[in-house]
Order: sequence, then structure tokens, then C-alpha cells
Amino acid sequence: MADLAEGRVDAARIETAVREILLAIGEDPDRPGLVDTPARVARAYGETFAGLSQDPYDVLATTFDEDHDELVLVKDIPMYSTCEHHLVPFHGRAHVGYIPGADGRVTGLSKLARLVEVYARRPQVQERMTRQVADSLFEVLKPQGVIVVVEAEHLCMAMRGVRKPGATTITSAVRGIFRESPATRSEAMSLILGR
Ligand SMILES: Nc1nc2c(ncn2[C@@H]2O[C@H](COP(=O)(O)OP(=O)(O)OP(=O)(O)O)[C@@H](O)[C@H]2O)c(=O)[nH]1
Ligand SMILES: [Zn+2]
Repeated sequence: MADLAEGRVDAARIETAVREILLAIGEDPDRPGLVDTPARVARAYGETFAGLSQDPYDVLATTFDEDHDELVLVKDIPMYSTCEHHLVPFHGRAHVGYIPGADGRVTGLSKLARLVEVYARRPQVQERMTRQVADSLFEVLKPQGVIVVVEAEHLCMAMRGVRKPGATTITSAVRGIFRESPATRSEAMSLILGR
């Protein structure tokens, strides 16, 4: 599996743009502390937006038959993403669960966390990221159901704008049996949100 830090971005273009931004905010991009910053930001963006050049279906390519037809849940997956409105981080935890289909096909547990990474490392809104994780898992594994819950703090709401640090946004996406059966959904939700 390729390193998630490997992204394909146009570094030269980012460097030019960052230099322009530094000039625009009234800074001197040639002072010692800033002279390497455009290149650093280009490298950092390569990592931050690596998900744009990664295919979630590659992540889920390895599946195996385990004959398990009950809940598999990986909770508290740390996630860092970038708000596409302000290009500042939102970060928190993702919880990804599914109930395998009749064929009992499962994927490696780490793949659920990798799937979150692929969608988090893009300019995002939290709702879309949550749906994309659920939809790709539902499509590839063909499970009975998928539940994805993301809890995050948006720095665009904390360090600027409305300035409400500590406010948490919770989004969920349910597919299959989690959508059809309130009891199944609330059982999973209590495992996810019960501390
Ligand atoms: N639904 C949703 N909204 C988001 C997300 N990330 C940021 N936002 C919101 O996107 C909105 C953009 O609003 P605008 O009025 O266009 O931008 P703005 O003037 O910078 O807004 P303020 O943040 O209120 O200062 C803000 O309300 C943000 O809180 C997200 O993941 N989901
Ligand atoms: Zn924002």
C-alpha cells in the first residue's frame, strides 16, 4: 500500500502562490524565517491533499471471507481534514462500522482508517466526507449495512469568524440495514457515542 503522505501536487505553482499570499498580507517573503516557507507549504500540501490522487477503491481492494455477519466497528479514528471554504483544518474522530453481507466478506480493519484518510486529505465539507466513506464501503464490500459518524471541531469556527472553540459538529451517514432498522442503528450509535 502506497504511503498516504505521497500526494501529487504542482509544487512550483503552490510556491508561487504562497509567495504571493505572503506579499499580500504585508510580509516580506525574503526574510530568513519565511524564505523556505513556500517550499515547506508545497510539501505540506502534498501531504494534506494526498487524497486527491488516491483511489478509495484501491484501499478496499483486499477483502477476505471471514464468515462474520455481525457488527465490525472501528471507532475513534483520528482525522484531520481541510475545510474547503476557508482552507483551514477541521479535525476530530471518525467511527466506521459495517455488518458484512451474506457472503461474510470483510476488509482489513486498517483499511477503514485508510478510507477515512483518502477522503479527509482533500478540500472537504464534513457532510460530504462522511457520505463518501459510507458510500464507498457500501459499494465495494456489499455489506448488509454501513454506519459512519464523524465528530469534528472546525478551526474556521474556532480561530476566526464566529469564534466558538470547542463546538463539535457531528455528522452521520447510514446505509442498508442501519437505515432500515432503527434498533440496529441505535445499538451502533450507542457503541459509537457511549464513552
Ligand atoms: N455544512 C458545513 N458548513 C461548513 C463546513 N465547514 C465550514 N462550513 C461553513 O461554511 C460557511 C461558509 O459561509 P460563508 O458565509 O460563505 O463564509 P464566511 O463569511 O467566512 O462565514 P463565517 O465562517 O460565518 O464567517 C460557514 O458557515 C462555515 O461554518 C462543513 O464541513 N459543513
Ligand atoms: Zn471553514
